[in-house]
Amino acid sequence: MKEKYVGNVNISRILSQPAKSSSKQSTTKPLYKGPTKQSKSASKKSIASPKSLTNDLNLKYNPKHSLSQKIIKPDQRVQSYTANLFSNARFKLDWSIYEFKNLPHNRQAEEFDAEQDVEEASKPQKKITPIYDPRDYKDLPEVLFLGRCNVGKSSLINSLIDKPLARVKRFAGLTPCLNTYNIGNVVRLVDSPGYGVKGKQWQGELTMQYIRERQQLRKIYLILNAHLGINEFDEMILSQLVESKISFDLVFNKVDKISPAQRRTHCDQIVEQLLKTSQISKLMRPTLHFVSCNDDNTRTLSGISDLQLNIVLSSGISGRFTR
Ligand SMILES: Nc1nc2c(ncn2[C@@H]2O[C@H](COP(=O)(O)OP(=O)(O)OP(=O)(O)O)[C@@H](O)[C@H]2O)c(=O)[nH]1
Ligand SMILES: [Mg+2]
Repeated sequence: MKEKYVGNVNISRILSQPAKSSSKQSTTKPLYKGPTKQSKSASKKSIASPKSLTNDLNLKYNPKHSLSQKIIKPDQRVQSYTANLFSNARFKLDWSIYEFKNLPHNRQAEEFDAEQDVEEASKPQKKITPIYDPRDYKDLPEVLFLGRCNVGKSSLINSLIDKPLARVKRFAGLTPCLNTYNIGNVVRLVDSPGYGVKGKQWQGELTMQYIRERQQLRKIYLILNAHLGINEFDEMILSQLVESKISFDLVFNKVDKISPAQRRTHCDQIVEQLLKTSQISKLMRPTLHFVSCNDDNTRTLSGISDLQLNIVLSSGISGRFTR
């Protein structure tokens, strides 16, 4: 059996049961599946209005970056800058990288040959587009989206920029390499291959090397599935991130998949379990975000606007307003 990607841990032993179907969500059993039954009156009481898809969760777990926060409102200038950046800036795919050494800035312009790199890497022989000319390279802060296969990393990038730039599919294991999107020439969003049942060893090594060595990396967003909860692969990655003292936030995606009546209780229980059982309890206070990439909801109501603000603040590009 081939080795799988869970960071740089070889988990082929754990994964002795192959996935039953590639068209489904990860088949690994979630550690927590959410509340089972609720009394009629309890569920009636907690029915959330459509407006509060994620707002109340973000307000509870991440008040600092919540736009719904009434007391410590984020700086108005940073808010307008963020809204403007993600609505009006030019977005483009800067590069797709199969080997760490091929990242621009990591070597000289004349040495760069993206096509040859793909061959060398003996990875799926897909053509890389566009081939980035390192002479155009501009040093920008980068933020990385990490998460198990199919959790919605690429969808989240598309939701953040409100454009279908990253490829999204119902089946797991679509994003094969590190895809880097340039947002208005001020920040880069890095999409990564998913870990878990469809992840491959070399993808794990590539991503972990990027995390360890990429100097431009400002923040990692570890995407988790709010509906299915946290599984053993998430736990393994969490342990690695905690132990390596890398700064990261947790983003719970697919909140829309939980019924409105159960949403708050379900998420509270996931967070409780996470804080109790995982390595994350070693951290002072992890920052949690709740989002949905479902098209039916506006970006503010889906937690996307809050996350945009967090990216701007974390990558340091808001410095000119906050100084
Ligand atoms: N309901 C719902 N579906 C979502 C959400 N986010 C993503 N999806 C769906 O989940 C599936 C996987 O999304 P991707 O964005 O391709 O996931 P990924 O993490 O990039 O997957 P890999 O690249 O394979 O690791 C797609 O069918 C998306 O439409 C969400 O917030 N809600
Ligand atoms: Mg993807």
